[in-house]
Amino acid sequence: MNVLVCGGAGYIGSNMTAMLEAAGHTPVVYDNLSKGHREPVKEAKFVYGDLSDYDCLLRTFKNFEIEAVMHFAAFIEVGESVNDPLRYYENNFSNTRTLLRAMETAGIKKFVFSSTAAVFGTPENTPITENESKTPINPYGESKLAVEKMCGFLSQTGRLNYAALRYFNAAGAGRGSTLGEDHCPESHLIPLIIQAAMGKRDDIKIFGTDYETKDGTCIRDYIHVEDLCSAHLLALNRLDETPEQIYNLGNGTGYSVRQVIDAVKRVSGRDFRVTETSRRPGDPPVLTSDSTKAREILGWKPKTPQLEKIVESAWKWHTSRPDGYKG
Ligand SMILES: NC(=O)c1ccc[n+]([C@@H]2O[C@H](COP(=O)([O-])OP(=O)(O)OC[C@H]3O[C@@H](n4cnc5c(N)ncnc54)[C@H](O)[C@@H]3O)[C@@H](O)[C@H]2O)c1
Ligand SMILES: O=c1ccn([C@@H]2O[C@H](COP(=O)(O)OP(=O)(O)O[C@H]3O[C@H](CO)[C@H](O)[C@H](O)[C@H]3O)[C@@H](O)[C@H]2O)c(=O)[nH]1
Repeated sequence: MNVLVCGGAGYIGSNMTAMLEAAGHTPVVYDNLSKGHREPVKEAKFVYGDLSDYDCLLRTFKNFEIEAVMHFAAFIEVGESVNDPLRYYENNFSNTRTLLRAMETAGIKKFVFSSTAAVFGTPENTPITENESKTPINPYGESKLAVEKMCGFLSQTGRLNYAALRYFNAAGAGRGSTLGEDHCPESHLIPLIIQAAMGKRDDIKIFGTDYETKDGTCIRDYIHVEDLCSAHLLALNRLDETPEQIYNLGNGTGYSVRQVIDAVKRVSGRDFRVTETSRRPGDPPVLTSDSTKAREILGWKPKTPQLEKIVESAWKWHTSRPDGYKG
């Protein structure tokens, strides 16, 4: 299949591009490089374009005979979304509406969308099933939920077959640890701890030690980036028979911030300063996924569920490219 990968130059999209190629598909990366990098997808077909550019999208669909779209392009900073909600509604919601309109015009029905655990806000029950109530607590989560709903309504018209995949905490590096995380600014826990272990920052700050969890720090469900990508392939293959698919994607095991720090210490063999600070606004205490649905319906089975292995792949990536893709 010829698959347009919107946001394909980013962290998860570049891993998806590599996996699509390996599976015999033809990915076409569509990215404005506002956050992503050309290098990890330098071998792939590439269109430098913005999601808001309807004409460019239509031209791209035609030129590359696109049959399906995987959509990773978005802004991803929860804190930034609180300070500048419109930026998130514009890029994550309005620009996705433009993309869907262009797909509708071109008659392309297959769509796989990057959603997030942030649609659940602070859940009442964990692990979280797909049916948990959706009450996002920040504009980032709300912008993603709005897209999910838009897809739902569109699919009822018969003009869209879609999968919304709600990732929990994407982590690790793919393709033999050569495709890793290089966000600027970096806000994700594992790369920040690794930077502390590498001496690139003075310390790692724990945001909150007074949560009602086993050690007082937040608990998250870390999922290897390649395991996320494999779920996309499985969902893509089912779009003809199942026009509406929604899955939570995680390993189901929660690790506290302290446990992740300990894992990085073990994997790296290095010690570094850990500073306890106050809570980061908008952080739910526990987010873990019940991914039974993806396992049963898609036959999805994560290959790298162990936190230590996930951290190991990230450590290899960061130490082999200390300056990221620029280095
Ligand atoms: N990283 C995580 O833990 C996580 C968790 C849940 C959901 N997600 C979702 O997964 C997707 C990918 O996340 P990521 O970590 O790879 O982010 P990323 O920032 O590395 O990648 C996003 C890519 O989209 C591109 N982009 C952004 N706006 C664009 C626009 N208007 N036009 C064209 N290209 C544009 C950027 O240049 C970048 O290459 C996002 O939609 C994010 O919300 C990520
Ligand atoms: O320097 C840091 C950075 C993070 N944390 C803590 O580590 C945990 C994980 O934080 P991340 O920023 O790595 O990830 P989030 O769980 O906040 O966010 C992730 O999951 C969200 C869904 O809830 C969104 O999808 C988002 O894009 C994705 O990165 C949180 O408890 C956070 O408070 C720290 O203690 N110190």
